[in-house]
Amino acid sequence: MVDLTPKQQIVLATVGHQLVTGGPGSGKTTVSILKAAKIARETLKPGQRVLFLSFARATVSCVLKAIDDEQDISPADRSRIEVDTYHNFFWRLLKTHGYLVGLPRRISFLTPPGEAIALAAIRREYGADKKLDDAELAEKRTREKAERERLAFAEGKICFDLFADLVARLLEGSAKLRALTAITWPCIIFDEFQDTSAAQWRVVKALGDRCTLIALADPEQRIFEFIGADPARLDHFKAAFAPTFTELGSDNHRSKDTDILLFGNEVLTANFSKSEYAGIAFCGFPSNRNQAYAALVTQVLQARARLIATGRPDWSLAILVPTKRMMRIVSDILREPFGNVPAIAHAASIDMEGPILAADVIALLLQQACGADDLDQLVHLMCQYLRGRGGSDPSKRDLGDAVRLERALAKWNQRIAAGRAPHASSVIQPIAAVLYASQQVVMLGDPDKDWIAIRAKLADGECPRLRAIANDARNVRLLERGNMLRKTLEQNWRERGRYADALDITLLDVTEN
Ligand SMILES: Nc1ncnc2c1ncn2[C@@H]1O[C@H](COP(=O)(O)OP(=O)(O)OP(=O)(O)O)[C@@H](O)[C@H]1O
Repeated sequence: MVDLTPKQQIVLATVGHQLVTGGPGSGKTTVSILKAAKIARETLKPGQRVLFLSFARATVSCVLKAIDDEQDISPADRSRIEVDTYHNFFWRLLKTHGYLVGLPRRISFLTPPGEAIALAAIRREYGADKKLDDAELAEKRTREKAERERLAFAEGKICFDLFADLVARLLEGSAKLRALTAITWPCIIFDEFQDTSAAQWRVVKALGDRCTLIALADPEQRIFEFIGADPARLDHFKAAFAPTFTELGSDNHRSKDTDILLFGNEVLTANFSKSEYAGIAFCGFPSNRNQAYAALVTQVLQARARLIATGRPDWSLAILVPTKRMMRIVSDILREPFGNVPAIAHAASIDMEGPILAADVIALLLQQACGADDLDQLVHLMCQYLRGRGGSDPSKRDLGDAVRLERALAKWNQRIAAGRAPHASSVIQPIAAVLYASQQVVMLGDPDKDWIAIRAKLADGECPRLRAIANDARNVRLLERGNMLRKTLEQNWRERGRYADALDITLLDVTEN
């Protein structure tokens, strides 16, 4: 075990509500999991657990790993520390108790692309946020909220944005549920507490009625202010719970004896106090594209080699780029570096709506169902793509395009039903041509190749929207979903002799991630 600092020891020894603050690497997580283990060992009754909540799945994995690596935590204590994301914990409560606030018994999660599609009509009426005055923006938000509520209560489709609010209503309205929660989790640790939104804070307050709360926070690292994290949140916590307050301050055990933290903070303010920083190296790139990318690959490989040589299993290497386009270029280069350099494994973080919805279109065409409603389904998915690809800020043009496509399809179908040929100038013509071309593709049973063959038909066709979809679908691999998707499609091919369920597989893959 690390030698805990005197302040960390205070955290370990303190009973009751606590607020622990400190900068990056000051040891908040370390001491909190040791505290969790101590509680598990000394105070929990059979069946009870300590709950550790964090915002991101990546953090959950890191915390689980830190618990595994901590020699001083016995397997028995380990099994009584539960680590989860705020969202997943809220979802679990909603699934089991949501009916108490009037939700249907069966509820499902509405994915962000699904939410974008559902709210597209309202968003279309108002246009982009930046063009609205305060009153219009407030009205738009109120209508979006009302639609989310309607989807939740009438259709049982719950989107992320409602999770915390619904759980707050649940817990505030039921003393029994608060008691039940406290019986299961008598102590709850909140990571990154500075980032809790107003609704999440209501949940925390309700839980604190019966549970012991430990809030970990770095006031300097508030990153969710734009969605409601309040600078005064720590004061709210102090006022509500009078916790023991421990400041671990700027101790930095992670990158001791370096200026990395100082440099990071100064990058954010663009205000540099030194010409040299311990632990930081600068390297200029030639302005010529190819040389610049070659230099990037060389630097990445060298940095990776240095990290591997440290023997630490938990290293990571971040590459920051200024634009999405650049991210794809860099990702492409790392996948296929120059010469004989093998691919460099990496993950890119991109907005997911466009690629996910584009993947649905490709999946539909992979099915080669050759049914009567193929064209209707294809146009429907194209409209979903247009409505959802802009996320919470869809462009007017996309939304208008979706309506035009739907109208054109209706006309197309009317003419066919009346035994007449569709108009030669209909926007549906090039879509029908791509559909036909995709049905002629001879599938090989290799999802990678077949996927690319279908994507090429979209890219080569005359429909600009399908070309955009082909382009966005190139980003699917950046979502780190490629492997799972490929395996399931392979299995589908083996079992059915074709990709009969490609669309369901793609939809499921996206929902589960
Ligand atoms: N008292 C200590 N002495 C030496 N190393 C420590 C001490 N406390 C923590 N560490 C180590 O410092 C590193 C960072 O600690 P930890 O992850 O707990 O910090 P943190 O405050 O949670 O950071 P962040 O807010 O960035 O997640 C870990 O590798 C941990 O093992």
